[in-house]
Amino acid sequence: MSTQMARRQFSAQRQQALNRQQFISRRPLITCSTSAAGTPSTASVGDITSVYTSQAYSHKRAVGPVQLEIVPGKGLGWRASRDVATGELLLASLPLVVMYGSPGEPPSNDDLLMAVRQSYPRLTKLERRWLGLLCDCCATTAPSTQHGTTAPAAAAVPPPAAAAAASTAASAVCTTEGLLAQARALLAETAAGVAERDVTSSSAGAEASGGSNADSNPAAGAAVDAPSADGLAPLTPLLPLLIQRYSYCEPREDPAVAELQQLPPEAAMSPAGLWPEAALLNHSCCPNASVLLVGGAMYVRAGRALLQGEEVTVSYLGGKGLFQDVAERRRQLRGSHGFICCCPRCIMEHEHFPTRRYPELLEQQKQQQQKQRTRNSSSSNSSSGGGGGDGGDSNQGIDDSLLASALMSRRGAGVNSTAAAAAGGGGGGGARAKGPLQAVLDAVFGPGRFRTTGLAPDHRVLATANAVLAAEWEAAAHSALTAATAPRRQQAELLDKLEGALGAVESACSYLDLPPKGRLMVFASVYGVVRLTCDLAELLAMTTSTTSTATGATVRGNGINGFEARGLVDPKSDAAAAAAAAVAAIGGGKVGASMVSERRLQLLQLAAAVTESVAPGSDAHVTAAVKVNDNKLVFTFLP
Ligand SMILES: C[S@@+](CC[C@H](N)C(=O)[O-])C[C@H]1O[C@@H](n2cnc3c(N)ncnc32)[C@H](O)[C@@H]1O
Repeated sequence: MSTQMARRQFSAQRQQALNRQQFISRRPLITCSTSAAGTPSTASVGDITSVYTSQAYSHKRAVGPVQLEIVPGKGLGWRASRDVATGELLLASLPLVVMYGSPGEPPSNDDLLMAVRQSYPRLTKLERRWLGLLCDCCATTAPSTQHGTTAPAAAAVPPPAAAAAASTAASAVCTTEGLLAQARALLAETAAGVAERDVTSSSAGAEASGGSNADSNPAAGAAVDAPSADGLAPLTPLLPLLIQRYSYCEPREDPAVAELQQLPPEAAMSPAGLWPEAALLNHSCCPNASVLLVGGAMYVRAGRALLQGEEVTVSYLGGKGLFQDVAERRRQLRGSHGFICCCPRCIMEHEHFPTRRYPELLEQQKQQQQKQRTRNSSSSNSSSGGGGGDGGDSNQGIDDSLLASALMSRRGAGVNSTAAAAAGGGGGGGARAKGPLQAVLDAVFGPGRFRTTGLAPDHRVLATANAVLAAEWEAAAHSALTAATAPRRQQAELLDKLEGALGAVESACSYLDLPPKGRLMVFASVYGVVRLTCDLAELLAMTTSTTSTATGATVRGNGINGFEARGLVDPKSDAAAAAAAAVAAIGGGKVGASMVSERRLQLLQLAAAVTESVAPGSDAHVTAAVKVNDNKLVFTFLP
């Protein structure tokens, strides 16, 4: 890239930073409420400027109100050691290695691998032990040896390519308890200031003094302790996995923060690196903490209020990753990090929307079922009564017994027995296993009244909504927004369709009896629909004058109008009161306009609540919060 281009790029970035700085200093961060004992109370976090420029960013390691523990199914992880308020600093981590790419293009894993090799001689003893520990973690918790896995998903992951090498390379037999002890020892030493800088002046050989890495903890970094001409050599086979698993990169550091911190411009250029303490944070698709890189240091803050003992989680998915459905999120995480996510949101969606399961899992389940069937049929000689037919689970390998068990547990145990009774009544096909969903329908509505082919329509809702959004609506929105003729009509039509899709999602949630938080997470999975609806409603509200009664009525009569009634938004909350006030102010008494405005505010509120539930601390979250705040709405955290 030419110097001139680079300079132009930088000045554009700088301008953006300045704009954002202005933006930042004017705006409140997030006005949030906690719901202690069910009573919402509003607690302002402060403004963004003070958060970003806070004294806390002094580029020193720090461990806040969190402690490292074993998290079942995930290895190590951080938990809150006391109740934590939104915005509190949880971790400040300095990198073992950090490097910068060009804007939007962080260095690759290979680049990082090279950087680790090159900078190893300059690491302190403590830093080398961290590296050794992370290697041991890789070897110990590589999928093939992963222990304590509560989530079926994690166990089903085939090992990433590097893992095989990793497990053979790890001669040290570590347990998760052992790793925890090592990590805690390292943290304690850091805190006690034991870690004085010990830059090895000469290269590798100097540290062959085996004890160097083992002084205070004989178990720590076993591989690093091995006498070797190059202390790194024993770790080498594990490094690719280590990088895949523990490195963090960003398309670019926040230029506004860099500016505020008076950092050199490179500080805002797509960093990638290894931050040891933060590397032990686990992922969630509804994270509760957010990561901020400032001048190479990583700061982790609580994105919402945390309860003591709650696991601190961040999102490994960049950009809009959190606003995709479970299949897509899992596919991405599997590709980038080699694991199948088993966070509460994935489990919830996995349970309730079986078509969105990770395809490999479906395949596995299918095989298991197949085996089970073969076993059954060979043991109960020829009682099957004829192959397949319309029995529940023949479609696309969907295991609807999982769905059924969810439904059964939700609809009460009684259903089970009624269903069993109903199963016999449908006409003489023998003891053919009826799809459990069919059994539920029979039990609820009477035998044979409604037939399923084993696939509930709600299974399809997320998939359809996202597919249609991607394929048609984005384009339709573009054309509606740029149309030379009758743009309003096109917009209104599109809005109708979007409302219909949101209505379908909402009824699927109602059908599945999802609790409010579950609903918000499902809406997050079709956030594109929510956002587009919101934008269009907003646009229509802006362009709607006194004559828009018809549009207002359409909007009002459709879809999800009435989220409050369904429990998504607390009708008694400050938000509802503020919404009413804002509606009165904006609507100006004109029925149509007021309806559109009301709808627009409802949608805004929904968008904010959705981002609140899955992405606190993200850009989307701040934007939604700011918009909602602009409309004098205070949105509340759900319990
Ligand atoms: C950056 S490490 C986090 C620390 C890790 N728990 C450890 O003990 O080393 C990422 C690894 O943690 C596990 N992990 C993190 N989040 C997870 C999640 N939501 N579901 C399943 N496994 C997860 C996976 O094994 C993943 O490769």
